[in-house]
Amino acid sequence: MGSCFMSTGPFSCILFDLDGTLVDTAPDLTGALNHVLALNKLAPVSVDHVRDIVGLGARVTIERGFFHYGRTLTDDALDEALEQFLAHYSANICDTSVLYSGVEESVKGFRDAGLKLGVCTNKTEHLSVSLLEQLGLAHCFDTICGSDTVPNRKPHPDHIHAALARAGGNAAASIMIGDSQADVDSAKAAGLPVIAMSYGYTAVPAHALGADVVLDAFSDIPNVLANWKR
Ligand SMILES: O=C(O)COP(=O)(O)O
Ligand SMILES: [Mg+2]
Repeated sequence: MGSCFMSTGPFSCILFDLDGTLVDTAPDLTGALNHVLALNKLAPVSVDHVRDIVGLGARVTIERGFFHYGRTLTDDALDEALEQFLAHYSANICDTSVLYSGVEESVKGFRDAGLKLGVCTNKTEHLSVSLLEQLGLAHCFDTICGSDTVPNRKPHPDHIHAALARAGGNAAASIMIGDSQADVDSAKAAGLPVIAMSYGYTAVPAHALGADVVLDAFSDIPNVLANWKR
């Protein structure tokens, strides 16, 4: 039964990106990437650099991390680096990662209001579930749809369609909230409006992503949804 305390305008389902939108994962991702770089005798990269190269999944992040040093890995070397990365990351996934300010209250409020909620992330499904469980928020989502949950990940619209289907949402009454070009492009291609969070991970300014709305604070989302004009 939905509560009457929160209006969410025309929306009955919200999809959220994970890294850089719900959770500040960049420091733990940086730890895992620097572990792999060190195994390859390369110097660590900064968290700020990692914030620019996250968004298309761990494999692309690693590829970009090596590219920073002018190194291009063969497919086999990249497979091995990905294994090293995932071993380190899965053991340290919630060392410093935290929910962004306002996320817990807002997501629980949406849940209490009876909305369908889904996570649509380019992090793999089991890591996404593990992270959100450790942060105490996994139970709030009807689905946690990772990069390996579907054949075509973001920026492909299939990822959005799959997350909607799994959440029990319908495209005409749904919205995507993310932080990267992949989020904006996949949502638009799937016909969903999209909000970009300006604090997230993107190499270009959030205003240049082409989102319908750009917000600085997660706690602003409920008001923006309640007053949404189509
Ligand atoms: O793992 C990544 O590269 C990005 O994950 P996200 O889709 O949750 O931002
Ligand atoms: Mg993201």
